Amino acid sequence: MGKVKGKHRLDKYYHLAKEHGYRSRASWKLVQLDSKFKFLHSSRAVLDLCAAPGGWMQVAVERVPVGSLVLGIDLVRIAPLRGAISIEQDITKPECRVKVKKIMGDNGVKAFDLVLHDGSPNVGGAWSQEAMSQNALVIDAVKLATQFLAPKGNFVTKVSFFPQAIHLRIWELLGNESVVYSVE
Ligand SMILES: C[S@@+](CC[C@H](N)C(=O)[O-])C[C@H]1O[C@@H](n2cnc3c(N)ncnc32)[C@H](O)[C@@H]1O
Repeated sequence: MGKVKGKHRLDKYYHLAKEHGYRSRASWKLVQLDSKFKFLHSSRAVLDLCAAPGGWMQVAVERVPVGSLVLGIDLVRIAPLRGAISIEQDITKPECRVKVKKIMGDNGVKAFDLVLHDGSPNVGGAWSQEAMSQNALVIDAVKLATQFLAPKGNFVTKVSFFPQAIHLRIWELLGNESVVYSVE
């Protein structure tokens, strides 16, 4: 597992992820969400936005039907993972959409059943700046999801700041069937 900074360093999710051989502590968030909402077992095509080092991709590969497409995208390289494809791209850029379309075509996929997003912009600086950048990235991810999601598909995102406010915007873009759920 990669380096974990600050207060998360030795918490139970760090240890659980390590025990299961997951690449990130964040993997446990997806395990919790999928155990509650059960969206992975029926997803034949999964797009994981901001996916490095690949912990959510590992959970997805374990739980989707055999032969499904799991595609992870990040600004930084994701080490190869059996059963998944990864690309180095900025999810906010049009070139990223072009690449995704190409991979969909190559794999005979018309739309994704599930789009995941766990992005954290590397901005640093003031708390307010971090909150704004994080939420801007969520909106970029939702917009990308609207382009690639199948009808009735699922979109799962991390929202670290002002979840109610961002939820309203997600409702506008994706419809009001979405739910807000908190994990530690
Ligand atoms: C918390 S990590 C994701 C952890 C991942 N879900 C896992 O379980 O391994 C956040 C990621 O967001 C990525 N990121 C931030 N901005 C991005 C962007 N514009 N395009 C693609 N990836 C981005 C970062 O490079 C970082 O790897």
